[in-house]
Amino acid sequence: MKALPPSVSLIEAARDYPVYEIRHAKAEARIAAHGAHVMNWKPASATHEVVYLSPDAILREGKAIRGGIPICWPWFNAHPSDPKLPSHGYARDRFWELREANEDENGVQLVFTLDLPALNAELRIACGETLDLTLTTRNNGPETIALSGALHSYFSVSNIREVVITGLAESDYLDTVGKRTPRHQNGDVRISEEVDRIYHSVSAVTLHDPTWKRAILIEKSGSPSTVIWNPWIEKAAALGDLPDEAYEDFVCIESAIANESAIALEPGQSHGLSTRISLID
Ligand SMILES: O=P(O)(O)OC[C@H]1O[C@@H](O)[C@H](O)[C@@H](O)[C@@H]1O
Repeated sequence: MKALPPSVSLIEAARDYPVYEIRHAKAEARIAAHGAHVMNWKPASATHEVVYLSPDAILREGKAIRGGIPICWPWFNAHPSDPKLPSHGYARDRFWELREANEDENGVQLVFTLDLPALNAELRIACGETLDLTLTTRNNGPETIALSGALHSYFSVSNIREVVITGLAESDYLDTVGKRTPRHQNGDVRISEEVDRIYHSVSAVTLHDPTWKRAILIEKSGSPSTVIWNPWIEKAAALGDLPDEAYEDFVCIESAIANESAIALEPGQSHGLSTRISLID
């Protein structure tokens, strides 16, 4: 790869842990090579962080970063048939390769890749006033592969009890807290308990935060499922890389392909999973 553009510098956020730091007129961001993981992104117009990063996140090979935008690939959550395989796939626990880095007046564009024996992932990140992520999976093997995964975005909020998520009203969802139960969403989503839901929805959603006087629009494509997750009190306390009270500070809104909606990717075929995150008035 040719030299990094002027707005991008390579830092060691921890020992042997390279992170690309972006300081551009349109946005600031940090992206770890480990997981091709967006750790922070703050467009110039934002007064608060948009993406939430746990202050206790662990930066170490083989350990997923808590917060930011983990890439769950090539499956979502528990592997459908082998519980010994890592939750959310291999992508967030490995170093990806940076293939391209460019900038223009709108921001910075980075391309990362990761190869498995029969599958290739390419993540394109365009970071400016909006943040665009496109994950393209190509099946290079001889077998059809059931592809699931997610762009598992953590969003910073003033307080979880204050926010409203619009765009999912009247959708059906699978409630995965306790016994997995199909349910229907009446009205908009508000969070006052542990939430772990797979919405069957291709729609954009908006995260309204009246205290911070802002709304975040989350658009997507190639994604039949939207996952909403907040661990709430007990599960947050059980997570070693998240402060106990931090469940109040974020909500995950994930552009996903849940295992139940896995895509049958035939040999030679590709699939694109994208999200666009922007602040709206
Ligand atoms: O702790 P992890 O592996 O990062 O997963 C966090 C959460 O990720 C969400 O996407 C899942 O729906 C939850 O079930 C899971 O607990």
